[in-house]
Amino acid sequence: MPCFPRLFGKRVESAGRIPEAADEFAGVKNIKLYSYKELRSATDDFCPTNKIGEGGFGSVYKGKLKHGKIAAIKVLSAESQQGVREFLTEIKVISEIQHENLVNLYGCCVEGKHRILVYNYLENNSLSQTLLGRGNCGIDFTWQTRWRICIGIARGLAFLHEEVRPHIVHRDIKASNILLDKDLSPKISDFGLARLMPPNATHVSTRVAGTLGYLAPEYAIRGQLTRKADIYSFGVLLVEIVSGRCNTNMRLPNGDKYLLERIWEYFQRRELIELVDVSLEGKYDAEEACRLFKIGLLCTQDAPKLRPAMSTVVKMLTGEIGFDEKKITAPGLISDLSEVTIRNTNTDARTTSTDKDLYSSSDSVNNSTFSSGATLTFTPVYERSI
Ligand SMILES: Nc1ncnc2c1ncn2[C@@H]1O[C@H](COP(=O)(O)OP(=O)(O)OP(=O)(O)O)[C@@H](O)[C@H]1O
Repeated sequence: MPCFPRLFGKRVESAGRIPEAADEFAGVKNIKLYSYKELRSATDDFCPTNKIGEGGFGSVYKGKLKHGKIAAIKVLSAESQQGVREFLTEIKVISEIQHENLVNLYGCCVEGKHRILVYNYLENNSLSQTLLGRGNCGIDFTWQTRWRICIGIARGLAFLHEEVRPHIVHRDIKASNILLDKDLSPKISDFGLARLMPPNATHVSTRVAGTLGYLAPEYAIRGQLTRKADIYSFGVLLVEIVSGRCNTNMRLPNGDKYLLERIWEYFQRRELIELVDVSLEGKYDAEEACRLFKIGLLCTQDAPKLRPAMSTVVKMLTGEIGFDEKKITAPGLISDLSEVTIRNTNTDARTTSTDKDLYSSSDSVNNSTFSSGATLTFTPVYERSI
């Protein structure tokens, strides 16, 4: 199944035959079906004032269901061919599992051309729009809150990776896919790109999907998917949460643009403390903050086998087990490549751009600031051309 990377929030998708949604839906069990009429009435006929977000998939509305339950109602946009696949993947993956750190899918609507997902409504938006967003979101992300968010995400991922059978690789762990409930407890969302790992498989070869900046190099370059790719993305997210900034910020001077590079540099100089979010005004446990940065580095090491399993990460975060920081090796960085090649499927023209160009395509402090309308149509053929 072709799935494609998002370049700093821009979704990349292929042209190609789309399977009949109805055929694939036949195998799905345990899912509540909502009528289009009910969802229309829940959202006041999808009134723009009820719109709470827009993603690559389509628009998201806040709605009140029949019995008064508040829901987030995600409407697949008619043009999104890739969305049909993601819609089915999301249902297949998440309807079978429940965990306090995963978003809860109430049900869906498949009626005529309508494809809609219905989730529990999460009051405090995503990490990208709050902690990493521009301006004041009104939430006080204290050190304790950040620490709890990190542990919650780690537990959710450990559950997907190690408790669910077959294991699930999320493939798109990033700040905009971490939603916060009213108590700021994190919920991993957006399972549209998730993959079930066949038992005993060492890796699955797949076309690349995800968001550059969070993509593990071995996966971005060779398409070799294992749980370690999620662990890499988690590591990036972890350092973003502690430093309060996005992994890439092209507005900063050279040398400051890429967070992971900075963390590695400051780690070697034993000055990690300098990178803790200044908005905490010094109100944090310095030893703990540096430990979290180091765990972020452990998770993003270039060699996948050196990255710890998520259940180990949970224990490291809580301080239940220690680690030898002398053994931490350099992070894998896609910016190590001097060039990355992308092939445009529609024209089959080949565009070669430097990684700098790719990063620049963001020109944004926040990955999530891209409008989802900015859909690109590239096949993710990343080739080392050095
Ligand atoms: N369950 C939910 N509760 C509250 N708000 C939600 C919920 N799900 C999504 N949203 C809001 O809708 C926005 C869009 O979500 P969506 O998952 O469609 O896209 P995204 O993850 O931001 O982007 P992309 O699809 O490109 O990854 C989110 O950023 C969030 O603000």
